[in-house]
Amino acid sequence: MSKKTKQIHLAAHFPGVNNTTVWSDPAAGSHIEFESFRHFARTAERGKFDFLFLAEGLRLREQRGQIYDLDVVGRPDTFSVLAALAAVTDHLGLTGTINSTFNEPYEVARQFATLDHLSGGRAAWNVVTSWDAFTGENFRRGGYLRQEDRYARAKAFLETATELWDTWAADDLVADKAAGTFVRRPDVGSYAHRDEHFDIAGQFNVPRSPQGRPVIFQAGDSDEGREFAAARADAIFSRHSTLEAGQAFYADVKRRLPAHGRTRDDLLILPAATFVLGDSDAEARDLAAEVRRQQVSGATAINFLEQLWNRDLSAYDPDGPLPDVDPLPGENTVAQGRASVRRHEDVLQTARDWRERAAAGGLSIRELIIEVTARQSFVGAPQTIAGQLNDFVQQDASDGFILVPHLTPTGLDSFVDQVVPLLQERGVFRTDYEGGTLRDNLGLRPQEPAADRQAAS
Ligand SMILES: Cc1cc2nc3c(=O)[nH]c(=O)nc-3n(C[C@H](O)[C@H](O)[C@H](O)COP(=O)(O)O)c2cc1C
Repeated sequence: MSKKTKQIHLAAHFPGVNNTTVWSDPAAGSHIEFESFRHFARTAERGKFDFLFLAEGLRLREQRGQIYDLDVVGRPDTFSVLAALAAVTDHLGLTGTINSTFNEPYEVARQFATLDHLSGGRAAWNVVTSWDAFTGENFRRGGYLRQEDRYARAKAFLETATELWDTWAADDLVADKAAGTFVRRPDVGSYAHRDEHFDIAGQFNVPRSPQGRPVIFQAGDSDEGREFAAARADAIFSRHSTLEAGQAFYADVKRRLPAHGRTRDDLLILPAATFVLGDSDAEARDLAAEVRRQQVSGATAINFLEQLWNRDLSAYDPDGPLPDVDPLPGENTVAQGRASVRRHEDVLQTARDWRERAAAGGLSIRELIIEVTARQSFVGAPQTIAGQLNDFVQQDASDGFILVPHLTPTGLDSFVDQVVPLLQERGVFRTDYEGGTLRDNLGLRPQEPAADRQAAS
């Protein structure tokens, strides 16, 4: 039986989280002004994208104790931006990265239920689990969560928030003018939740929203992160954007679903991906090389090296050879506030690999970092990129992509103008929004209140 052709899901990641974003380009705009967010969101909606994605960092990143300002520094609050974008878009999903460590379930449940009401059912939550004391210093409980507890808390957090959302049934709000009753039952919203992380009780005060609860994303990469997603997320935001790595991740995560009573279609795999478009493949390759040089300045190259070497390398020439000293293993003390962690890495082996690569290619520090931190997923003429994107999805390396342009806010324009029509012609991408909510547009099953809570309501 021939395999069914999959539809591609596309999202637009507002740039600004790391050096993928070239903020110093003359064509780059503001990362603060609402007009940038509005232009970017409306371009994504014009392109019939599934959703817009906002990453979030709760503390400014530092390198050797100084604010790291080679990347974009600072950004408005996620919920405030998404709520404002709800007013200037009609179909685009609105996905916010909100931390399950440095927040409380009652607040986050209210904020997402509110966003879902304001947007008519387009809210989504990317659940992230940072734990570090560095970020924790911005909150009253600085650094209280151990790394190994990050998912236990995230699980309890999401379960508690889900309980809160489910305390209202869709028909609880009656507003019966003749009878003078506003709600169907006096105990609407009542809940009591106690576990090792949360001990709260009361009445949740936001009526059930159009989706019932936001679409849930997860962006973890560890075994625990994948299990968390397989058990309870609707989509996983991955960093595996090459064909082989994407297929391995896809197979691994989809394989985990049946154990949680879920089918392959219950969880979408959406890797972050970048693109560089040109009139020809050769022109795109030249443009891509220039973008990489803009993304990796000499200072950026030294900073990347310090994150692995765990040493101050500011005395080294980025156009010179790698340091002759070895990295310092152990907890990263140079770079603070980065979501990517080093625990997966044998830093001494990585340094050996990098030395071999630099020697073989005669690469300077900057040239090596440009190579080893390459994030350019798709480079070519529009036809080439459309073909590559489609191949990835049809060969089960992903169910679509969260695209991260390198320019704000106009970086998505050329993709929407030149690549989207080609995907539509191939019949693998929508020509118009088909559903009323984000969950519908993602092809996900509707969410009903948990059976036990439904019986109680
Ligand atoms: C593609 C991707 C995007 C992420 N974006 C963020 C983010 O915006 N903010 C954040 O605090 N963590 C972010 N993270 C970090 C993860 O959510 C998580 O905290 C970290 O990967 C640890 O999870 P793990 O141990 O399961 O890999 C991201 C991770 C991935 C893979």
